Amino acid sequence: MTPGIRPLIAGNWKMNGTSDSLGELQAIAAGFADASGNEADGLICVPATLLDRAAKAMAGSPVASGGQDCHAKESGAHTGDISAAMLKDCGASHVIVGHSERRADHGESDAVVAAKAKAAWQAGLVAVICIGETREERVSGKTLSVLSTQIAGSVPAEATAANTVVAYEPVWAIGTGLIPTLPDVEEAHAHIRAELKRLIGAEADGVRILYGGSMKPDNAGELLSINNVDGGLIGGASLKAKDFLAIANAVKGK
Ligand SMILES: O=C[C@H](O)COP(=O)(O)O
Repeated sequence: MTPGIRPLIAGNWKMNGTSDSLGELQAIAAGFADASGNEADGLICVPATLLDRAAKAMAGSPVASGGQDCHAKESGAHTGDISAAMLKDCGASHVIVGHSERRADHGESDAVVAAKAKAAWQAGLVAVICIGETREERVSGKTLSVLSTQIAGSVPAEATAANTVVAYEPVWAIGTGLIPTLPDVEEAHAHIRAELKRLIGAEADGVRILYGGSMKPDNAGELLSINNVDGGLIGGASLKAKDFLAIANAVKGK
């Protein structure tokens, strides 16, 4: 973690969850303050179909609701897409942009991700901008240069600590049970902080940099102990309140 930065424990439900899942959200909302010892903020990014009900289910708790993507435009002829203002209207405070699954499945470039981040800000949302290397890039020693390129292209220069969260998610660690070595996580997060400083100056000192990729209750403690790891973006282990709260518990005393 980074001294002076309040951690964010964020869940990404991806394409999971129906009305049957609202009980898990209520349990997360009810248990988060105790689990985290009031030492962290919480966020669950649900499918758009659940957002309105999620926001209501977690209202008044330390756990905010977010979307998983938004269109770069405010409105118009974009069948099936959802604008940042629509997410805001349903109770979102955050939106993930540039998740590797969006980059891979929908061909989203860094420029598209940057445009989506700006659209999020325009609507009054915090943009959670995702970056991370593939396995091939890791193996060939390109991780840091890939991160530099993604930051330069995906993080607009108007980013602030208040309007932006950066999530480092090695693509090869997502949903695989694999994580980088702890020194590799530390190196990546320090590099991201340095690149953000080059881009936005001292403002970068307050930006939350999350780690994502197979974060679980049994590895959250060691990951969250690393300098510049200011929380997590958790996929599979955010679907059950028990697991998500166990991860939130790992921030205590860090
Ligand atoms: O957005 C979340 C990440 O893709 C991590 O997913 P995971 O925790 O299931 O590996």
